[in-house]
Amino acid sequence: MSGGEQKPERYYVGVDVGTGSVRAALVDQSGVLLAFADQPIKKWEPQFNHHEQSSEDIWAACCVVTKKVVQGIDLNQIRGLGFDATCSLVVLDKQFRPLPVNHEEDSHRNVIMWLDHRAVSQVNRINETKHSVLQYVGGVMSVEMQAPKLLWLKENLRETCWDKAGHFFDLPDFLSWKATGVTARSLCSLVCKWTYSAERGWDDSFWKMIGLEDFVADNYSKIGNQVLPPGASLGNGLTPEAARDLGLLPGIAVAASLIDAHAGGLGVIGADVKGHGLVCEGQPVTSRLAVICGTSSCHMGISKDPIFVPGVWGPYFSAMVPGFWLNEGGQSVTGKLIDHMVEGHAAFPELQVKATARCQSVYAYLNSHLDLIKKAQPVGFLTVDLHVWPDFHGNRSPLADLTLKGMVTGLKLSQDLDDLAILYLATVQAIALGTRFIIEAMEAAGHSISTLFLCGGLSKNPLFVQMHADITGMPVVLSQEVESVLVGAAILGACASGDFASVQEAMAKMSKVGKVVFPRLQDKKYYDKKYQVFLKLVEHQKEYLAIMNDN
Ligand SMILES: Nc1ncnc2c1ncn2[C@@H]1O[C@H](COP(=O)(O)OP(=O)(O)O)[C@@H](O)[C@H]1O
Ligand SMILES: O=C(CO)[C@H](O)[C@H](O)COP(=O)(O)O
Repeated sequence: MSGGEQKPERYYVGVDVGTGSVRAALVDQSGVLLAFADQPIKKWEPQFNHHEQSSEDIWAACCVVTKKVVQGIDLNQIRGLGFDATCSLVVLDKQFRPLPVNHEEDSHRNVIMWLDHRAVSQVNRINETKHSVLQYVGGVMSVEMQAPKLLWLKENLRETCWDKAGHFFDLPDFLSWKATGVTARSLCSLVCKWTYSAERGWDDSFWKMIGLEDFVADNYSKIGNQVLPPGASLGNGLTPEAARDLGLLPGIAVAASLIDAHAGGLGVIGADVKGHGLVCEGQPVTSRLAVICGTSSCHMGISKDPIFVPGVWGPYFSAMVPGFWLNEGGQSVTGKLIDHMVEGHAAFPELQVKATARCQSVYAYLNSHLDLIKKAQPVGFLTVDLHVWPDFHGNRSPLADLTLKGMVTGLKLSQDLDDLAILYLATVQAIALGTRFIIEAMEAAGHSISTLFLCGGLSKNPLFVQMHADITGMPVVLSQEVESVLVGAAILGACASGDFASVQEAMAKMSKVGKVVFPRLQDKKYYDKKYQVFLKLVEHQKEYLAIMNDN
């Protein structure tokens, strides 16, 4: 720097809308988080399998957290803003006002959440078409994608919602529209959840075949006919109105968004791994699997050429890392399942009291309780006769079967804290066994994976991380910044600002390896047996169903 002049630091704001809360971070050019804030968001479950949110409530939470993280900062130093969010469906009318997605006609609830399973009949009919677009979602469309939900709205809320609708947004695209007034969609959302192809665009025949020819007739204006790669700069940047809402300066660059899991992938997958003793150091980036573990877990693997993995979403071109194909495996409830098992147990009130007395989270308390009750053997061996099949909300991958249910075998009459701790352990193990099942399906189809990169709320749980290492037999890399999804969102803002020439360059500079957890290979035999039982559980579940359905 000439004359000892210091170039002012450049900052980016990342905003991550998860299922349960909105988070924001102020991030510098090397990917360090300087400020973090979070805020819960509202959720409604008006009936079983219907999950709704409010886009106004979500935007208000984005404003609260963004204002918090930029407090005390010279706003001129903030160069770019990036959003990521869950892949929920936002419905607005022609004047961009919220429309109800429910029979109660509550227009405040205008978001059908990603985990909503109301459109089962619609998705079954879509899958019966065997249309060629289905090849790009693992062969079977998920009820969690947008086409079945749109069809549900047309068939169930024709007058109150469908006929009045002007705009259907994936939540990440709603946020970038709200910030800039630009209705262009991100390639990520459209490719991953709406059947758009990066190479061929929309397929008219698909929409006509499933009964949503309306979109073809108006040239896809309601679902997006301008598509931009994630990280591309939108319009003239932040509008004056949005700048006021967010506490930022108008005109700063705003990026085309990403779905949350994909932002997590960007935040971790490109890190320089030199010096950590990892086998992936000498391997291409395609040997890395990013696993984003929050309410759900998403398994993001990339490849140079398209790989078709039955039951695993994709291959999607350029939907996460530009120029690479993406396969996305997933478990629809993981964090939510652990919470469900723990909070539903008779010993939960006692756990809460004891954890609070020690100023610990219930999970930290359970982890230390497991250490206390283990005998001479490792903690993981406490589940020798307790096994869980984790599909309490259907199986996303690799079976792509939404009818599957959860299973627990090995229950006893006791309901004390020991019993709760072991059930919690068995649930965590079941989720890790599910990851192994997904990895095996991806490898059988052509992926070659050697290292896991974990992020999301569950990666803060050391037991969850160690179980993923032990059960998959692979090292698990955690990022220096525990909030790696926010680093991914900030990478988008950094790209939109023009400070980096490419997403790859920003990834390499902004994502950093923190801790590495290696598998305890001496325990492999035990986990191989647990995996054998795990596979039997689903086999047996199918047999039970066949028996019960046999007339
Ligand atoms: N410190 C922690 N220890 C254990 N589990 C945690 C911790 N923090 C968050 N979690 C779990 O992570 C899950 C939520 O992850 P998060 O990434 O915040 O979800 P989302 O992005 O879906 O809102 C919850 O199930 C929660 O219990
Ligand atoms: O489908 C997904 C990504 O493609 C995610 O499961 C969904 O976006 C929810 O994410 P999270 O569990 O982090 O809230």
